[in-house]
Amino acid sequence: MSKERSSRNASPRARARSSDSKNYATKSKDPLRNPERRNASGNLIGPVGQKNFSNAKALPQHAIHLERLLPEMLSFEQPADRVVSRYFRAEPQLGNRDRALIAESAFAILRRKNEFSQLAVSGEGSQARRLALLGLMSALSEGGLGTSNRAESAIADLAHVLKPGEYEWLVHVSKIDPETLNPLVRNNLPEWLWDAFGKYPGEESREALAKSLMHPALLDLRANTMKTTREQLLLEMNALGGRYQAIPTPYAPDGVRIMGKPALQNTVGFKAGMFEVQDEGSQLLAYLLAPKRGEMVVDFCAGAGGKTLAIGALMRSTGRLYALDTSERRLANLKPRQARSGLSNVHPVWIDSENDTKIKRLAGKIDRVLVDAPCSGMGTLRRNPDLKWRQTPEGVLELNVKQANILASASRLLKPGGRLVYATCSLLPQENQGIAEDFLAKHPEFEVVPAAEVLKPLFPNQMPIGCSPDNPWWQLWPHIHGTDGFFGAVFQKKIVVKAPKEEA
Ligand SMILES: C[S@@+](CC[C@H](N)C(=O)[O-])C[C@H]1O[C@@H](n2cnc3c(N)ncnc32)[C@H](O)[C@@H]1O
Repeated sequence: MSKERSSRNASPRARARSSDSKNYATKSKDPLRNPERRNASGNLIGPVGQKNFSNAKALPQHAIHLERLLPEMLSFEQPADRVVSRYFRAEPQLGNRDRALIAESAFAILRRKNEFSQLAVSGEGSQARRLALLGLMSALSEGGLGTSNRAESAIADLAHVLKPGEYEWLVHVSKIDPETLNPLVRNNLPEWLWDAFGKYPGEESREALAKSLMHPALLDLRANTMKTTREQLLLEMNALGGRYQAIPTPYAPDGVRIMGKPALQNTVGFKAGMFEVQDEGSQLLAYLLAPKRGEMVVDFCAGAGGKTLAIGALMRSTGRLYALDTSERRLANLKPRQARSGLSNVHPVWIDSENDTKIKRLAGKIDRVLVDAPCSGMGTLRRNPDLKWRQTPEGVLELNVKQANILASASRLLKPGGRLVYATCSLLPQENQGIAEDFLAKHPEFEVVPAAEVLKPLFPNQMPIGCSPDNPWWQLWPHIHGTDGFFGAVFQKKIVVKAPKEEA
């Protein structure tokens, strides 16, 4: 991806830290500042988890914080999660619940920017105020504006913070049928992306895809099988309390889906490395690589190691797993995760580019290479909605050059018979099958392996999820599979048997 992303699975809220507090009573004159809400020692404690807002009480301050946050966030000069984190660092008095509601409202505004901008043409007060109220209403009703009575109950929750006329305005806009809006507005996509989705997956399904991208992603965990089992993790997560429910993910064998959004980073299980937060699609990608015990494996674009740790667990901490990346910051984020995971086979290596000499030393020695390539991230818009407003067709073209170069370099690592997996979290064919087909055309020493063949052991009685009899690729869709959008292509280096020399 073009933007710096520490992990596809990290929530913006998960980076913020603060003391927790139930009340927002303040002695300060500034309604936004109340230093007494820090804990007794003055430290900021505990990460912020995603919250279930069904019992949340919006406060006047939430809208004021949003109004302050929006101009920088909507300038799109920086990734939204960075803007939000920086804002929270400057407002240390904010508690966990406040941060969660503000962040979720801000992200709701990004997810539905076209629609909210149009609705905010009516109403009183500044545009930022109107957007802030729409964001709060959306977060409190968990995404459901326009039709559901959840919007009504969200407005009721907001009523006590509204100024004269705002209540009536919110009731009015909540009753507007989205179907009466222009498709670009109701689907909240920039024109270039709406057109791209019209070509692929096609006009019939692009609206369903766009709608799925307007809701927050579900919270999935991967049980770290080095330390626990999915069944055990399910028991522990279900013991968290009645507001949350844990169920097995439908496709990934080690996945646990949490209904409701508890703060998890302070739990004993998380600290002990029992699980990682990881989208189900991301978990499945490790199975597409299908590493075996004792093998030499390279995760070429390892980042903060989301896939690396899943791959390491499949290898049962045997063999060698090199985690390469050009970003020192991301590799540094892998270190504590690796320590928690209990894996001893992971070797993080910083590289200056895909042509680093360190890579040349591994040439021809590796059994499996994953290239989780930098991409536009259009499959992750549920988590990173700012990307749809920050990415451009020109940016995608630049990424294509990078993707092809990285894949070509990574392919040199493989021994004959070795497997190379090219993957992205994009939904755009030019970053996916386009790159894969181009690679095959230029590298006759590789042949494609159908994804369905690789994933068959996981899905013995059906066509594996994301596979098709019509092509060899792997493609997950948010509107079909409920995961982030992913693409995967599997290549195998041919084994060339040299003909014996004929005797003269
Ligand atoms: C999609 S992210 C990887 C996410 C990671 N695999 C995970 O599961 O969290 C792409 C990564 O490619 C890295 N990258 C960019 N250019 C690279 C290059 N030339 N060689 C290797 N890695 C590169 C980026 O720093 C980024 O971490």
